[in-house]
Amino acid sequence: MAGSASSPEAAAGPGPAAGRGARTGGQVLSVASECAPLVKTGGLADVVGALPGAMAPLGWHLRTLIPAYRGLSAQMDGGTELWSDPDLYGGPARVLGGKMAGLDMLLLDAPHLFDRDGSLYADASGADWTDNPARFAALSWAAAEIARHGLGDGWRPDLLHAHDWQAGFAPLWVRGVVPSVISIHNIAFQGIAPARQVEALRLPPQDFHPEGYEYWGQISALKAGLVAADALSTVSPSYAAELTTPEFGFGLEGVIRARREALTGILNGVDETVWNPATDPQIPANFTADDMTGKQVSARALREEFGLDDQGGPLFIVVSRLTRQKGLDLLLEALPGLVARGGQLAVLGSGEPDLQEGFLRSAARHPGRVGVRIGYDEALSHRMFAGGDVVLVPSRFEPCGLTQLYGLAYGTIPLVARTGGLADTVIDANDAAIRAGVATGAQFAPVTADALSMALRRVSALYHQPAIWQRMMRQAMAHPVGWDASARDYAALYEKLMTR
Ligand SMILES: Nc1ncnc2c1ncn2[C@@H]1O[C@H](COP(=O)(O)OP(=O)(O)O[C@H]2O[C@H](CO)[C@@H](O)[C@H](O)[C@H]2O)[C@@H](O)[C@H]1O
Repeated sequence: MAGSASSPEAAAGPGPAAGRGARTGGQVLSVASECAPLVKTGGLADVVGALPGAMAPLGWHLRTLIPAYRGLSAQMDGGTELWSDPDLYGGPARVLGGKMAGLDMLLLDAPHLFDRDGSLYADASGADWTDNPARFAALSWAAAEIARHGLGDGWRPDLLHAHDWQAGFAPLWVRGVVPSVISIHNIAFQGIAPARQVEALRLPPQDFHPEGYEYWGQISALKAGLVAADALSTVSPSYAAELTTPEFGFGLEGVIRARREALTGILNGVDETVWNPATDPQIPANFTADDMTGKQVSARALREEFGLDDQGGPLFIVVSRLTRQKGLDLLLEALPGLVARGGQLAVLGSGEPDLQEGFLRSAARHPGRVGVRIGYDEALSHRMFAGGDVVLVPSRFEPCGLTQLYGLAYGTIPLVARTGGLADTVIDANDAAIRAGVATGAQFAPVTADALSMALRRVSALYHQPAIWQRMMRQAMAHPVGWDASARDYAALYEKLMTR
């Protein structure tokens, strides 16, 4: 197999895997539509951006292929052209390789597909680009070509790691070339295209059937990946199990059930060089579990920034896309009770117009109690995690979730729906957990406004018992949220794929 240039001294790590005499480490082509800190609309970007750094110490070298959206290639210092195609879905394209933000990036420069105003997936009016299937088929096609023929610098991946529907066709096109894994970050988006595009998307017509990439008479990019990849992964063990059910599978539960032997759930980690209250340069004052003075300073600053009075109740925060997935309509219902008990709420997010308006209306109705910022603001999100008492994540489904992990790291107690990765990362403060001294947050179920209201009341009561609350904060901050364990799990998965 080509290209195993990654540092052998970093390989393996201790443990039985090394004893098998198997090779450890290799070259991976990671393919996605976003990658933090370069382009991000959500948690997918965080994970794609963090994986290379997490996997490098285990001997896996990842190169990350994303589209060169408008302005992106200009940010690459001295990029080298490593691949080109005179006609990639209707225009010339090339792949530029170079370092960006410390990452080994490959940018798919195809101006006819990606050099546009608007967002990654939609035009300025918010409507999805009508050629999204072709745009991301092109991304997957370029990935497959790289796997097949290598890049101009002689590099060829040993395996391909596709993320979400935008990379869904890649596993189909690399079958028999290199092993592949597809990770599901959000199954609600599936990359559906009309059947008449089979040829235009360069799909093998013989695979247009229910056991292939056909989905109720249409083309599904995600299904293509789920059917063709050698392994499937998603971002928590609980969500992996949930995906096999109609409630969570979004119509693909049968496909996933059929492949459950190939599916694993591996929790996301957070980048602890960015999310660490002891060193975070973006917060008013640093703090540690042993000296929380900086958290109090940050809380005062946050109340001031959002115009909130200190009512003696906890300061709740939300940092989220404002969508139904995130259950924020339930929070709007439960809000009057929260405020009546002396709580305050600071919200940062953007998304569905009715939710945006709902939060703006409640801010107007509860001055000094509810503050809202509509928009996307990474620096403000850090200040919120530093200053908040409780982070709310009432999601209807949540593959993993990252904000509850930031909350743990910053001693901002997560109150979460008992679903997916939220259930796997937060230890509910029930009596047993409090007595055992292991509670790190609160969970609620079922995911309804009533259950959320009860959980809000329970958390407020705990907040007013300082001995318990402080202990929970310490436990939260001691909870490991980094990548170590998950990187080992991905390494084991990659290893298994290589030795198939
Ligand atoms: N207005 C705003 N300003 C600043 N920052 C904002 C913001 N709105 C959101 N963010 C940030 O965006 C990220 C969101 O990540 P999540 O994992 O919570 O959800 P998302 O649904 O996008 O990801 C999907 O993919 C990820 C990755 O696998 C899974 O964890 C998750 O469950 C799944 O739904 C976080 O880093 C958050 O801080």
